[in-house]
Amino acid sequence: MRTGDSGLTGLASRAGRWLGVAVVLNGAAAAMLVLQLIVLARIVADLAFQSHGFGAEAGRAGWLAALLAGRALLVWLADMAAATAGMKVATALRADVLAHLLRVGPLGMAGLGAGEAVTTLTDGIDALEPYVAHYLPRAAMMAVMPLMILACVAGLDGWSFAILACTGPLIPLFMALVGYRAQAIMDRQWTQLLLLGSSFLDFLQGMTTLRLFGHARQAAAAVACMADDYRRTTLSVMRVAFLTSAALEFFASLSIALVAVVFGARLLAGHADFRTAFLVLLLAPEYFMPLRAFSASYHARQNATVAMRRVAALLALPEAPAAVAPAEPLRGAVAAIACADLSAGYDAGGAPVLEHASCQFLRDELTVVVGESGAGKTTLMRLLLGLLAPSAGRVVALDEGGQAVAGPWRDRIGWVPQRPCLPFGTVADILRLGAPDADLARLRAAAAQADALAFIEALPQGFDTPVGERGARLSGGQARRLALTRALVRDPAILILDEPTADLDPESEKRVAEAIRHAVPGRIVIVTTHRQAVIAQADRLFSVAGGALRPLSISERAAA
Ligand SMILES: Nc1ncnc2c1ncn2[C@@H]1O[C@H](COP(=O)(O)OP(=O)(O)OP(=O)(O)O)[C@@H](O)[C@H]1O
Repeated sequence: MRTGDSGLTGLASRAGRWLGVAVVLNGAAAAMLVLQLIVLARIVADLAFQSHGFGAEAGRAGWLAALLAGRALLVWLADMAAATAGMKVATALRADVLAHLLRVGPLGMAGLGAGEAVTTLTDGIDALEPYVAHYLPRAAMMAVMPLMILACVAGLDGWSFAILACTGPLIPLFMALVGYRAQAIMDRQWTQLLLLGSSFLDFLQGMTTLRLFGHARQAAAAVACMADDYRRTTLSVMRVAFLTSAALEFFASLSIALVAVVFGARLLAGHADFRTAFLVLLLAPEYFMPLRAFSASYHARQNATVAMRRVAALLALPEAPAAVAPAEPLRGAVAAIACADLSAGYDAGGAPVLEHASCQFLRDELTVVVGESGAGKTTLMRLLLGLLAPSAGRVVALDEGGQAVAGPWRDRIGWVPQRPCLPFGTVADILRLGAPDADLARLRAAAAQADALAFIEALPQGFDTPVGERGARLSGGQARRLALTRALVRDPAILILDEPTADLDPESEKRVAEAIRHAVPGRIVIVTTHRQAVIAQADRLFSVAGGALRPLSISERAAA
């Protein structure tokens, strides 16, 4: 997806069929309007100047009513089609961006502000709907209807044609000039909205800390100040919108008045007939009508341009390497994972976090990786998970015979991060995140293995108990055991846990460590930790220090 207007052009082609239907229906409605005005002018002229009675005009009045009803129906259908096009484009784009962000992964999204992705996915994509549903059909009508009316007027009166043909193009020209200025204000408005969204989210998340440090008032004042800036910019946007409308109305009224004055003078001099004059005066306001409608939705295009830039920025985030999954199915069971001469870091050209690391993680073993804070343990886990691409070397899954396993072996990984995210929902919902089809028996078996069954059953509604975001109703140890259960429900061949006992009291730590031990048979289990309770369970130990990965003997265990 490209940025700016090209991105918007892409949107128009996405809207496709429904937008086409809307434009065709609007075109038909415009043709009906012209016919309607011709019939009306004829009726009025005949009643006024041909001394026809109302009865004589009944047939034409019937036509007029039919045209009115037909046009109303066409306009309604066109609006429905345009709204459907807008909805479909927004839904499809939202799904595309979400799918892309899933492929980008948490590491690629780390540089985004807290609320940026959320604001773009909600308000940003919402801003594209009016662009497709209103702006595009009206832009099409702006090309069709004035030309249709101009052709009609050209056949009726040369002077009126000249006036309309000269004044009409002034309006889009003026609007483009005003729009150029409005774009800068809208860019500022969007940046302020992002800042406001992110700051408000940060404020809510850090409320406890801010209160404890006595900074809650200052933080609230800062958010209020940002909200006020946003309000001011919104008012500037509206000012520009009103200015555009006022200019449009001025030019349109001037042009219609000119047509009326020129016709009036010729009528008085007897150089024009009433029916033609009346019809041209009926047609003249309709000539400007699409411009008015277009102007009313012009800000939709500017909103959409700004929003599309944000969407394009999200779509431009590079995908995590594992996201490009091998096409073929997994063949063979994974018996080991080998890291061969692995180097990796975060900044291109910067010092690598890991250099020439080689090791093997074996099935039926609990391998523990230790190292000081910042040494690179999480980085090693990210390489195993495929969230980070190595700058050199590779990670391969091996079968019993030591041959590389083809296919998407990373699908068989169960992952418990340092700070497990437990989204809103019941305990069962959270556990089924990676295995939507898992029945209650499977959930119970996994919970028993992770030593979580007793506390889950003690909750007021057991597996159906709702727990808040990040497990608000759970203790730290319970949340971690729940995260371990969630990983086990998938019955992973490889289980990776990053600091699974951090912040836990000795009793909870012991229980989680034992639960991990129970999960080892039949699996490759890899754990990073600083804690002795887990180190004591290890079959194999590695230490990360100074970018190097080296095995530790069991006698070095106590010092680890
Ligand atoms: N997303 C990132 N972008 C840039 N640098 C990073 C990123 N994540 C980690 N680092 C850097 O890489 C180095 C290793 O970090 P890593 O998280 O792997 O250490 P760790 O051993 O897991 O530490 P801890 O025990 O504190 O979790 C650190 O210097 C850290 O600043």
